[in-house]
Amino acid sequence: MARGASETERTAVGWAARDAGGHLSPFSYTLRKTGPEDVAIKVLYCGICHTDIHQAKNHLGMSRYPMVPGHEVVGEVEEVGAEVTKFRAGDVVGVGLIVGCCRECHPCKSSNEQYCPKKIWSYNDVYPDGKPTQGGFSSAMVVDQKFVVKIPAGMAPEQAAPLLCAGVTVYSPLKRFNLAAPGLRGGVLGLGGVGHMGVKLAKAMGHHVTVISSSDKKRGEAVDHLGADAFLASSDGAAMAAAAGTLDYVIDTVPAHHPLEPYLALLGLDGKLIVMGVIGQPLSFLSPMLMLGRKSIAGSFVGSVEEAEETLAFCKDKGVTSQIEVVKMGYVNEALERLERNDVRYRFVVDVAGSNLDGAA
Ligand SMILES: NC(=O)C1=CN([C@@H]2O[C@H](COP(=O)(O)OP(=O)(O)OC[C@H]3O[C@@H](n4cnc5c(N)ncnc54)[C@H](OP(=O)(O)O)[C@@H]3O)[C@@H](O)[C@H]2O)C=CC1
Ligand SMILES: O=C/C=C/c1ccc(O)c(O)c1
Ligand SMILES: [Zn+2]
Ligand SMILES: [Zn+2]
Repeated sequence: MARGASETERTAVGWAARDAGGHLSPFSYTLRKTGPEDVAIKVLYCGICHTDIHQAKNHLGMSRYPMVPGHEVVGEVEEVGAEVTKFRAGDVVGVGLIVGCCRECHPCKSSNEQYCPKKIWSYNDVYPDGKPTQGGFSSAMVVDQKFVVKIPAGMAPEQAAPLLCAGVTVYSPLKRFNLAAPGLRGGVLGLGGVGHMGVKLAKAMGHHVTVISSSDKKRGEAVDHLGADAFLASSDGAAMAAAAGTLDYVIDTVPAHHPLEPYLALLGLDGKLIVMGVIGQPLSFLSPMLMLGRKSIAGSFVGSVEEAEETLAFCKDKGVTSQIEVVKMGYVNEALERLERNDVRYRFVVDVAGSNLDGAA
């Protein structure tokens, strides 16, 4: 199909969680008709982010079911609405965590639409008409063109998927907090999906990168395969003490409650601890840990559409790729379990179009 909105709602088959057990199974639902500004997408690949576990398992107490997760979506355009100018049928495109915003508030007007108070999440949310949003572990999505990006020519679609959340999530704060200049000394706490993109992007920006990990297990991989310059096991008190005051920033990707002080101690003057993990319990620190060094703790939430485009272009230009394990949808529950027990190097990507979505592996 090409330009011109189809007159009918179409059926999509996704894999949905039905309750906080978080087990995904086939689920059919209707997509809205392709509106004038809409892009109808056949999903090719979708990355699995730890947020998908938080949401499917209701870690934040705000989950709605049935829920089709997935927000690192790469697909092929099947049809575009009459007003769509950026895309045409056959384009390979990406969609991330956000699929709607008000377009009128300060964040929206300043290309920070991910901070719009009326933003619409790609799943576990509702459109203004009350229809639930559903994510990328599905045969298809219909998305407003504003929230769709082009995948650069020559970039493998499965490689691109993790850039749409993990990649932009580290690119955005490095840029916004003026931490993109070469020569900086950065730390990445937690070497998972977001963390490994942190190492790769920071290295491509010319930083000296230290991985801070919960054990020694990933030392070899971090240094030999990902190109980290140094590695600290957070359990090694002597090594942590020796590194005190040496870093300009730490990107903290830990998805569970943890102390902040060991990582604040690694920062030098004006250092920034950028908290990325979604943690439903209060984190704490002693105020002198910030004051004695003029340090700050900041948060950051994915990135804007513009920043997603920049991340893709930056990765293409610098030859940055994600390190992924591609799986079929029939394996998605095992993949979620393995992700939860820290057993993936470093992102699962589901081959959605190559899977039998009706249930077989
Ligand atoms: N702010 C935002 O916009 C975004 C937030 N997120 C959030 O960031 C977090 C990380 O996501 P993602 O990278 O996909 O997750 P992963 O599970 O892929 O990686 C997290 C890493 O943190 C470490 N870790 C895991 N559990 C613990 C623990 N209990 N204590 C200490 N360290 C731990 C592990 O690294 P190691 O083995 O090195 O210790 C692990 O590989 C999640 O909470 C996710 O929801 C994700 C994307 C965007
Ligand atoms: O994967 C991206 C999502 C990040 C996220 C940040 C904050 C929050 O409350 C979430 O539910 C998810
Ligand atoms: Zn994510
Ligand atoms: Zn807005």
